[in-house]
Amino acid sequence: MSEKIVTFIGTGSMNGAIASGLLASGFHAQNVRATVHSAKSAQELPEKLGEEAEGVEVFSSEVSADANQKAVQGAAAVLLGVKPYDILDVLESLKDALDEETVVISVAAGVSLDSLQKAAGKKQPVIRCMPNTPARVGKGALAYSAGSTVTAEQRKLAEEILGAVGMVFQVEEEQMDAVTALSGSGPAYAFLLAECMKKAGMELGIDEELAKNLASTTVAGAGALLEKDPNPEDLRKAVTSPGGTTEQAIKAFQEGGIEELTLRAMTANAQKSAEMSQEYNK
Ligand SMILES: NC(=O)C1=CN([C@@H]2O[C@H](COP(=O)(O)OP(=O)(O)OC[C@H]3O[C@@H](n4cnc5c(N)ncnc54)[C@H](O)[C@@H]3O)[C@@H](O)[C@H]2O)C=CC1
Ligand SMILES: O=C(O)[C@@H]1CCC=N1
Repeated sequence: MSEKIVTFIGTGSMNGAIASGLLASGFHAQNVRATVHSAKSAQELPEKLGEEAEGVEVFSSEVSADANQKAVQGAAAVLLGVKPYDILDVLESLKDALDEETVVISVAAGVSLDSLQKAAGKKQPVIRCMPNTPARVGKGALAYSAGSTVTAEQRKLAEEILGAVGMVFQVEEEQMDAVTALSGSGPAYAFLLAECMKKAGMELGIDEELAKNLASTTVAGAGALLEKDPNPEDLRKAVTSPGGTTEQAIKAFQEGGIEELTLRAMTANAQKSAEMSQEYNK
């Protein structure tokens, strides 16, 4: 895999996280190309991708109208990371520049395999993926569905690229809205919890810097434990001494409706993903 060229089209928050994770995993920068829109973003990108990014070829679509077409030439895999409302136009504009063997991986929420396939041409191998930003540190959760023209070898390549930045799960496409609500957006929920814990700590008299560090270290530490033992209920129980302090907080969370609230939040997310499918798909 390391000799193959991987191109990132639209290297912002999500594709940038995958590119950084891939480079940090040892993938050679010389085999990575990345495009962004503005000249300014292009200038800033290498630093954002981290110290392993030296040698990555960066293109700006503002500077050169055919930047994306140039960047995909000869690539084994192309990861599309522009916004959902742009992705089909961008993909259509790449149609003539892509090799027929090039695996196209979209990370856009709410854009179906069918639409991607139509935009890319009916023979192009196309994959729909829902990653998440912990890919930046090799701890992503990446779910994907493959189009009907993807060969076993192309699927293997896609799994190698995605697997370099986290855990890869193959799913039925009909599960993608729910997957988006769970793992795609999920890091934001954990960060929101850390934000709320920080604010509450300050209300209880802890100064801001210490509250920020305690909240962040606690959520990160809990994540590290979950990585070793993916059973959140058991881990929660191990903190909760009968008659102790945690019990009081958990009771307040449960009485406040945390389960129903989480379901409501994730249902709204999945509905938005389904609405985007109606809105953007051609
Ligand atoms: N941010 C996240 O946590 C996740 C995002 N996604 C998906 O990733 C995609 C991108 O989202 P973000 O990274 O958050 O957005 P972003 O705004 O950070 O990144 C978009 C990038 O595309 C570039 N761009 C725009 N038009 C371009 C063009 N014509 N040619 C080349 N580059 C172009 C921009 O310069 C920017 O770098 C979306 O489709 C979203 O649904 C999926 C999972 C998680
Ligand atoms: O908020 C969004 O639409 C994207 C998709 C999943 C995470 N971020």
